Amino acid sequence: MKNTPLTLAKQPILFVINPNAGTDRRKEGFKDLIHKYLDTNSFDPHIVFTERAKHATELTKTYYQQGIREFVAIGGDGTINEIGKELVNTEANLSLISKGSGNGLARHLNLYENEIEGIKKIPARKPHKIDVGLLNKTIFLCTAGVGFDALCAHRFSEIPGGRGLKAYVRTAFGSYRSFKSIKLLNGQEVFSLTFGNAAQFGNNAFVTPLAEIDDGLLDCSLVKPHPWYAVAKLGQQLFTKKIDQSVYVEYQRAKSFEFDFEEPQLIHIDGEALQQKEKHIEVNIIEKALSIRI
Ligand SMILES: Nc1ncnc2c1ncn2[C@@H]1O[C@H](COP(=O)(O)OP(=O)(O)OP(=O)(O)O)[C@@H](O)[C@H]1O
Repeated sequence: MKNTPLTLAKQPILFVINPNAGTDRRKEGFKDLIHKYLDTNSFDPHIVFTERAKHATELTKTYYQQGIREFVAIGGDGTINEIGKELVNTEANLSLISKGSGNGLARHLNLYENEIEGIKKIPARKPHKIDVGLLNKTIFLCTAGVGFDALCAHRFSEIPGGRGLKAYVRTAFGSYRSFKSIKLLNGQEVFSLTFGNAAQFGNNAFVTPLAEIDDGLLDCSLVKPHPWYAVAKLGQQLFTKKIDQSVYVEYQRAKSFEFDFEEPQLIHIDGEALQQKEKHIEVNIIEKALSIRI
């Protein structure tokens, strides 16, 4: 009997590219890179560009309904969030190619690398389930928070065409001068309150340095109001994974947190600002909920 060669169907894979992420706006070139460096014997690539905020979520939903189970985010934490939240508790896998300003999740997972390497390595990387966080029921994958960080996220989003590390640094310095601490209902003043599923905001700023992404816990870093002369040391501790040791920081690890503020707060979810209507902040975890190729 004659052996017929076995032909395995190629797996469809969707690349979602955010042209607005990071500083490199010339992302049209990704089409050529994907066709050149992806293992097209195994994968059949489909490539889409986002046209506006939240579009990545719509695209992910549509293509998931059409049967796609492999997704690639090309952008930063905001883009990954928009795609990832649609894939929570599904059988789909997400791969990351870093093209954002901070790239916190990719850095945490050691996936922060050159885009060609990222495309080539997709088939070799194994799906791994990570936890996801919820702040007032909104999903975050990396960090979410209230106070100074949320103000920075808000101001950052308003800079016309200006993303990237330099824009972050300028925004943080500019916001520090005008920022007034926020108040909990019990009277405690807070400079910033960050919940970390991952250890960093991005750019190796380790705001929740003890966070592990698959341990069933979220980390909470509460920075208290501090004198101006403490800023340099806090900054140094932020970038050397020691902020939990600061005298101005209360650090906790748990499955859930609740805080009541005097006023409804501006929050950030993976670096994107969002105004809350409630004064209550509730943070929860969904364990091992999203499959990322690592
Ligand atoms: N075509 C588009 N035009 C304008 N904004 C877009 C477009 N597509 C997506 N967006 C928005 O761009 C924002 C920024 O994306 P993203 O967070 O990925 O990049 P970044 O902020 O530069 O990186 P990081 O979050 O890692 O610092 C997201 O809020 C997303 O909703």
